[in-house]
Amino acid sequence: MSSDGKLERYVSTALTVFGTGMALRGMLGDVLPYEILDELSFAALRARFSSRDTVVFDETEGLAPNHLYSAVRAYLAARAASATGVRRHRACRVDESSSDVTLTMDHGQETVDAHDGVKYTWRFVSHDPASAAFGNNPGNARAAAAAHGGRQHVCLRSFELSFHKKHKEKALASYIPFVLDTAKAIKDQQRNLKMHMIEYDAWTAVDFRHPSTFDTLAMDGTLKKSVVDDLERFVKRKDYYRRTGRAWKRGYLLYGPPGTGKSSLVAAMANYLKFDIYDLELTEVKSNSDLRRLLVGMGNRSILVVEDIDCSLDLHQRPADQGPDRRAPRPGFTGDDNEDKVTLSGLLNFVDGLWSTSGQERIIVFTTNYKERLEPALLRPGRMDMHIHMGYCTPESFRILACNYHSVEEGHAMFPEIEQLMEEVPITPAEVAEVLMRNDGADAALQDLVEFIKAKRR
Ligand SMILES: Nc1ncnc2c1ncn2[C@@H]1O[C@H](COP(=O)(O)OP(=O)(O)OP(=O)(O)O)[C@@H](O)[C@H]1O
Ligand SMILES: [Mg+2]
Repeated sequence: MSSDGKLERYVSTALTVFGTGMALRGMLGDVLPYEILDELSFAALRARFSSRDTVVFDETEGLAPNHLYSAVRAYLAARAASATGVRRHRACRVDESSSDVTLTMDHGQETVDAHDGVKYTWRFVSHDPASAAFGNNPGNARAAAAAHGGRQHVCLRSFELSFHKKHKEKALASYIPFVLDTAKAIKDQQRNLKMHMIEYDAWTAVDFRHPSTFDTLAMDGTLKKSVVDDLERFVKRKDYYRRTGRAWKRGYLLYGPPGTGKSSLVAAMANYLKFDIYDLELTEVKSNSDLRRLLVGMGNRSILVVEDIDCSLDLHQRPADQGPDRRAPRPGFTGDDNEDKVTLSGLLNFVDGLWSTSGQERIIVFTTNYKERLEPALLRPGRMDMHIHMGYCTPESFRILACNYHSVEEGHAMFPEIEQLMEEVPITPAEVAEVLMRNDGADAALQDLVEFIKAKRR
């Protein structure tokens, strides 16, 4: 076929599209302003002859916000600092309570991203239907707002992603999912974690800034890895939980002597997953209906923690003359199977019922110093998914602490002596941490630790 023939075909197709466009324009001219029609016909023509495909992410879907749009915005904002081509930025805040300003593109700006050998162009478009309808005169825009019953007109914003049409499959199957995953990771990273506590029968939130992470946590390496793997598996299994009709929840029972890192592990879990913590102080909950209200009021992606459950079960049997105790349960919170009283197993059933309908990922953690004191129902297989023992310091966990507090990474001449002493005298990570912290240099700290353990042995 001659190139003239090709050209003729293009021209005739162009005329058909153009002709259809004109006819449409005639029909729609009564309803839509001509400025918008011009833009539409031009976009249609451009799309018809371009070798590029475009995917549009509008800010809203009907009246609801479009989450894909905010994900793209977060993704592009994160790479704004390094992105080339964008000269004009918009400043915005990721979250109302944060003072961090992030940059995103301004109207009409473009930036090019590369992924898996393909170049993608992002363009930010904002379109004000009111000012387009009445020209670009602000007075006319005000008139437009007045014409809409005085309502402030709404700006339509979108991100347009364009790429060569031969890469459409890669864009849809690989690049866009990559952008969404990255955006999720960024948002999780930027989120300020909250710790919710019960105050006047309702949750009150404070910022949660516990420094504990799985790196700083002194515990058996294999156990640590199995906890991290379990958490990873849990968060990835949304479909599995949905398919099997189970509440998307995971339960952990942490047990061990005081000062062995149970609360630190909860904090490490929250920091790792970027989940909020809800500290359920059972003694603050008066009734089943209060408990239901509190559980329903929890946000998703959160950890419900019930600390010192042995106390909740045990101390209610204290004689009254021992006086009030922070940990003593109020009347009604006992280990008995009384129908209007809440047991821990009852709490778990309750949680199953309430959470199975929400379909959101939640974790429940019980901590105790005395596993053997717990009601057997709670220890039955399947009640709590994982029982995690936090124990006294071992050579392995001691080395982690020495590294945390004094950056002793390669070992130290005093390690063998200390590790030998630890075999003889049980010492908690909290005690080791305390001694290491009160000294400035590594040598002094380790010497102090030797003295401390020897004194304890005596
Ligand atoms: N395994 C550990 N790894 C790192 N630091 C630890 C560990 N255990 C204890 N610590 C240090 O000791 C402090 C107290 O530990 P934590 O509150 O986590 O212990 P716990 O087991 O929850 O104790 P309790 O049973 O009294 O609630 C922590 O803030 C931390 O500094
Ligand atoms: Mg604790």
